[in-house]
Amino acid sequence: MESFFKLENINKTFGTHRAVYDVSLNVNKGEVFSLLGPSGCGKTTMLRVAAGFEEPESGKVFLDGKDISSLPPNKRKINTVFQNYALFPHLNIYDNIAFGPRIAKIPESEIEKRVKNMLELIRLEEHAFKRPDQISGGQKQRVAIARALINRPSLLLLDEPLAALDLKLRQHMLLELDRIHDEVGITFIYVTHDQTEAMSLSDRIAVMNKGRIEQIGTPAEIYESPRTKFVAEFIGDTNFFEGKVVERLDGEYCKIDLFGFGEFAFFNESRLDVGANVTISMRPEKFRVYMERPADSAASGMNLIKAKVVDIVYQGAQTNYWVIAGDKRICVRQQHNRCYLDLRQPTWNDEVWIAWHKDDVNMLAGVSQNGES
Ligand SMILES: Nc1ncnc2c1ncn2[C@@H]1O[C@H](COP(=O)(O)OP(=O)(O)OP(=O)(O)O)[C@@H](O)[C@H]1O
Repeated sequence: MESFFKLENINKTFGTHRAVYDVSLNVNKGEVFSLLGPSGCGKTTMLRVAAGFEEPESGKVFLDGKDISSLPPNKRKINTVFQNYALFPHLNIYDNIAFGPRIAKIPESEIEKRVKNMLELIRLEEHAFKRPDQISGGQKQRVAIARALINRPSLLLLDEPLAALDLKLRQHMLLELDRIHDEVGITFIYVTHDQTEAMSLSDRIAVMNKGRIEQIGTPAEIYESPRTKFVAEFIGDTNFFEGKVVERLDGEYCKIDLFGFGEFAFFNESRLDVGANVTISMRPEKFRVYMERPADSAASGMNLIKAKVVDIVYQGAQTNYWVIAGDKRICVRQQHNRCYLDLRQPTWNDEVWIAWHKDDVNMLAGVSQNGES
């Protein structure tokens, strides 16, 4: 499928600082595509290149099959929603939303229809004649979105649109954004440093680090199969283990000497060769804590190691147990629900067994035979 929006080999330097290194990406029509990464990784620069506010040293921008690299922002059919809303304080909500079409000299009767549609879409019909300082942060952000959408862009860029809102409002606005996207069906590129936002909203995510894209995938692919240590750590929590493949087993399994713990069977889709060094990423919730050694663990595909509880952090819906196994500190997460009635809750200094299923691991790519990434 030909992609709807495409960045091709974009490079951008500010002074001596290289902000974006040869980045290419393809966004499909109608998709919510997120650029996710820590502060300073180049997300906003990419968005500004897409919108035409920033000129890259090299690289091209395509929209709907056309090379738009040399078009100014107002000729690109792309609109941007910023974190700080950028509403006109002296205009009421109606006039804020009507601003773009009025500049474009669209007849007032048509503008009225479009503004009404927008007010309905953002569910602020009753607030049309209030000024921005008379509505809440979440409502202001909805106005900013309506103000961008009324211009009927082919692509909407959203730069940390929820960053100024508190947690509850952010959660609510995520649902609103999802609904608005479903209703208007246009393509969104969403910039955020917040993994939860990106995971909840996106069809696909590009994880950025230091001006480069480390991985592009669906939220589940990024979470379950991170390809690098950076991605594994940036998206959620994880534990890393080092080891070496000592035997190829039947199917897609191999036996790995997990340094400090002994040999275990692991799922190994990429069929690494014997002798290959590996880094394994294991999410805390993939483990389960047992007070007694569980019977038949091997038969049910479980691997077990003995550990001692050294720290317990209660977080409401779940508890994080920090355990020491060998000389390694491992985070193990247990959800709270009554299905685990058989289990006595571990406490400090308890000797426990931690178990994981041999399929519940992720081997990180980019680790060579001699262990160098
Ligand atoms: N106009 C500029 N002049 C000089 N350096 C800049 C300029 N714009 C961005 N940079 C630098 O380029 C790098 C990437 O910045 P960018 O704003 O794209 O990152 P970001 O991932 O969006 O970060 P944040 O989430 O903090 O906005 C940063 O190191 C930043 O300091």
